[in-house]
Amino acid sequence: MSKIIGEGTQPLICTPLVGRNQEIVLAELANVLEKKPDIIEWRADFFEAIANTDEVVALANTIKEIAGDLTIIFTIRSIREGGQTIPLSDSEAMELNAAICTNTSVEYVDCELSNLPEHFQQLCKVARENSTKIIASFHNFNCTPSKESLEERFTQAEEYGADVAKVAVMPKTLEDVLTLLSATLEAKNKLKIPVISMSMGELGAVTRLFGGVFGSTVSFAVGQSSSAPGQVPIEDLNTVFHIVKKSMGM
Ligand SMILES: O=C1C[C@@](O)(C(=O)O)C[C@@H](O)[C@@H]1O
Repeated sequence: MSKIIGEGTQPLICTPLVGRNQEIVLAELANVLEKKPDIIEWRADFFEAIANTDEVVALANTIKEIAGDLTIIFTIRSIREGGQTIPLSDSEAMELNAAICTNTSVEYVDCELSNLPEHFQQLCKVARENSTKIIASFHNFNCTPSKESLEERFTQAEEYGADVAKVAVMPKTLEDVLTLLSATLEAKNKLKIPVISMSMGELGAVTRLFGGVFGSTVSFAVGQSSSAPGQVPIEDLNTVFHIVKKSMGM
């Protein structure tokens, strides 16, 4: 059975695939499977053939088939939120997300909150009809907005009808890291849907290791390649999660 985000006491470990073609993606997949993550995120914005819907759908199905019981997240990260430059407009990217919901058994599709609300809600509708879940995400690679602003992003995700709310921001100080953790705890207590959060970069790495204590349900870790600054190797996360479980019971 594939794991569901928000279930269980420990955060799930997700590792990204960032290959630019099928051969590289599948080689990465074979490599990361040995490290036994809970979730694989396919960052399709790195994929050169992203404009070819049939090719993307076929590769998503192959990843799912090879990954077996592992949960899959399909993500097109936009350039404005730290992703790659892609030859698709926002609405074309949404159509591709919808095609993934309709034509694959990928469990989760990531959708940025910065999309038009009507596009976001249309995708949620298609996702629901196909039993796919939507992760509503917000990223800021430059700074950490105020705690109130982060809380608004979490709340907005729930209001938009997403199944999971995710916030990733860049700290400049340790106070920023605390802001992210504090907003995460608040959201965990307030929201009905699970939350994922991280403070990026070296300063924020502590949130990838201990964010679960404050309510984050997934930690993104390096299997083969990193998809954002500050991600730690899966092996290190396993060690830390083991210690947290032993000492805190979670
Ligand atoms: O949203 C996220 C989180 C992330 O940016 C990180 O900081 O680990 C990595 C991305 O691949 C993923 O889609």
